[in-house]
Amino acid sequence: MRQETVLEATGLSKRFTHKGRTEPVLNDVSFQVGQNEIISILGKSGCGKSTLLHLLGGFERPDEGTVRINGQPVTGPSRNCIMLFQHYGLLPWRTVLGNVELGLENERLPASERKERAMRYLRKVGLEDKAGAFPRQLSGGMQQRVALARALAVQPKLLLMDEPFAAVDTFTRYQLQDELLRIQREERTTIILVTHDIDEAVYLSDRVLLMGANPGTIRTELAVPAAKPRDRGHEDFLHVRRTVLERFELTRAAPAPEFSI
Ligand SMILES: Nc1ncnc2c1ncn2[C@@H]1O[C@H](COP(=O)(O)OP(=O)(O)OP(=O)(O)O)[C@@H](O)[C@H]1O
Repeated sequence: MRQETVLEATGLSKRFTHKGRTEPVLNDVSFQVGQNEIISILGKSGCGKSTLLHLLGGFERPDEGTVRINGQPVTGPSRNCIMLFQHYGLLPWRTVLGNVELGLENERLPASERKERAMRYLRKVGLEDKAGAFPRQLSGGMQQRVALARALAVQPKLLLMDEPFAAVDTFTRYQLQDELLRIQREERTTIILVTHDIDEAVYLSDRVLLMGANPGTIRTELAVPAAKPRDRGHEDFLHVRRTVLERFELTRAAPAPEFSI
């Protein structure tokens, strides 16, 4: 059965002018994302991944092309689409609970309901007992969990993640990736994730979009058929990982790279 389309990006192009020079950053980027999918956008530093994410979220306007979420054109940021950044973005003067409630303050919810919903999402990320703590009292991994709870509490149609686990150590990153997959299964959230970590892209995603640079385009799209929950050591996972490395011409036998990460 075909999934309902949540996001449709069509012919997106973006140029930036810096010191009088105009550079094309993205050229003719088109793709679709279905309900409940996790898509990774993988490419080298500077290829335009974050710019693409900003266009999808309505934080920047494309020079050409359109973005639609559930069929509606995106003309600016909205609650349909929440962005989670690498550097958590928590307010240091608010408690953990206060930070999660922040995203709900524009909704006409009674205070008790707002608190109940915020606590429900803190429970999902395993931080119910830290509700009264301040961000500085938490580890980086915990702060990113709070940011995830805050994003999910809004119950967006689409969650955009810009290298969300890049600032934490490898062990914490693996744990957060597993938590994200568990919560995504429970919530059926549609996720688009930008990363330059090949393992992260393959581990988390249903499809990986491989970007080339100058200007940024989508070169290839790979489905990840490995079963979920995934096993980092399983042959299926290693096979897709190897395919990605080959597409980026990063394997030993490969000739000089046409594009690399
Ligand atoms: N607001 C802006 N004004 C001018 N140039 C910009 C702006 N935002 C991004 N750029 C340029 O666009 C290009 C793509 O940047 P972008 O941050 O999208 O790449 P990226 O693939 O996300 O990189 P990284 O992985 O290092 O975060 C870069 O050359 C960057 O300097």
